[in-house]
Amino acid sequence: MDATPPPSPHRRRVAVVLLNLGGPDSPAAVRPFLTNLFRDPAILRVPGLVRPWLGWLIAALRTKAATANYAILGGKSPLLELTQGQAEALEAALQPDLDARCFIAMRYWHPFAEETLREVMAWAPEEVLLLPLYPQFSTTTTGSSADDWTTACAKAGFSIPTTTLCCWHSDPGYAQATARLVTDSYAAARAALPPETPLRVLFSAHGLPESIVEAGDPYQWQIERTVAQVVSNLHIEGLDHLVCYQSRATPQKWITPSTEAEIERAGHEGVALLVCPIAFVSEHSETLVELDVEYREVAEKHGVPGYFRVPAQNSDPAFIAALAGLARRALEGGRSLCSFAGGRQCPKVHADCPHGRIAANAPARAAA
Ligand SMILES: C=CC1=C(C)c2cc3[nH]c(cc4nc(cc5[nH]c(cc1n2)c(C)c5CCC(=O)O)C(CCC(=O)O)=C4C)c(C)c3C=C
Ligand SMILES: [Fe+2]
Ligand SMILES: [Fe+2]
Repeated sequence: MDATPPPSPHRRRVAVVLLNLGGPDSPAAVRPFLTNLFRDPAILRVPGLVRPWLGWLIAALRTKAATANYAILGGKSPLLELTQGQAEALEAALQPDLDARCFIAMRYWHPFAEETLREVMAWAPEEVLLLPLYPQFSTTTTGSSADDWTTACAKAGFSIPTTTLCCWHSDPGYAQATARLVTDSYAAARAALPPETPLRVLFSAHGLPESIVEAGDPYQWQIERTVAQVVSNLHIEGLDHLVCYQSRATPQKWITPSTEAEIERAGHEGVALLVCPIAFVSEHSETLVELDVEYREVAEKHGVPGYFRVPAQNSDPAFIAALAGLARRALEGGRSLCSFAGGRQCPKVHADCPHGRIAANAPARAAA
């Protein structure tokens, strides 16, 4: 009889590259971080000759206020540490069936794509999965980070089968994990308020200049899909809720309503607020300072009868399980895909959004 054991199933050696924005790691890093951000053509859409100067100027003008914000957080952004926590938890969740290692590539501060790429190359994976930590696709975030990664690969002459998960705004696991966090905070807020005080949930997303949405960015549409999916998982009858946008950073017209205007309105109406950050999956300056400090002050000033906040997902186990499911399905699909409705392509026509472009840029998967 042949005593040879059956060959063990091959565990794919996958480098999962988590894409995120990054944040300054010291007070001295605030200005160069902002300069990198405002010099990104995806963010500052002005002619190439003007951009370096204008980007430098906007960053210089913003440095003082931004440094004061990061000072509240101990002089730095917590984003890298929190993303490292997510990377460790996701790596553990993927281990049983994949030889996966999670890497982090930040767009505007260390570790930059080219630094991460060196680590990825040294680990010698069979394939790469680009997993943005932005549930909704925007050319300013996922698009910019994916382009940055592609450029770093081209510069290094690194070509490997690569899967890009472009967006996961309606992923059921993500919606359920988020709804759980909202449910807990809603119950705590309700318990803290007199029974007659009405409570409204503000789903607060990072804003965008209106011109970027008009140019075809699917971000706002996807934010609305996410909120609909989360709300349907809450099972709170007659829930008073709406979507609003925070963090306006340029003088252009940004999408509305603004979170600040909605807080003011709630004050006039005598409605308490539970604010849920909806475009971020970890805490950072715009949740810990803008929502928790600045907007709380706005709420107090306008007499909002109660102001509460839903925590970001960070390494919440249900959220990490959702990310692991997304990663597995993306790898099974074997090419760029949207998570909408379980892997079908985003119903937003691809002529209107750049997902097709990312798919075209991704190196072809080697034949199995
Ligand atoms: C034109 C400016 C900006 C656009 C467009 C923009 C889009 C955008 N950003 C996020 C998520 C994050 N933004 C963060 C910081 C940040 N963003 C901008 C400007 C634009 N963002 C600035 C100037 C800054 C720096 C902070 C400040 O000066 O206010 C961060 C990280 C912050 C940290 O603490 O680490 C995140 C995350 C999304 C989702 C988005 C568009 C969809
Ligand atoms: Fe931003
Ligand atoms: Fe998509």
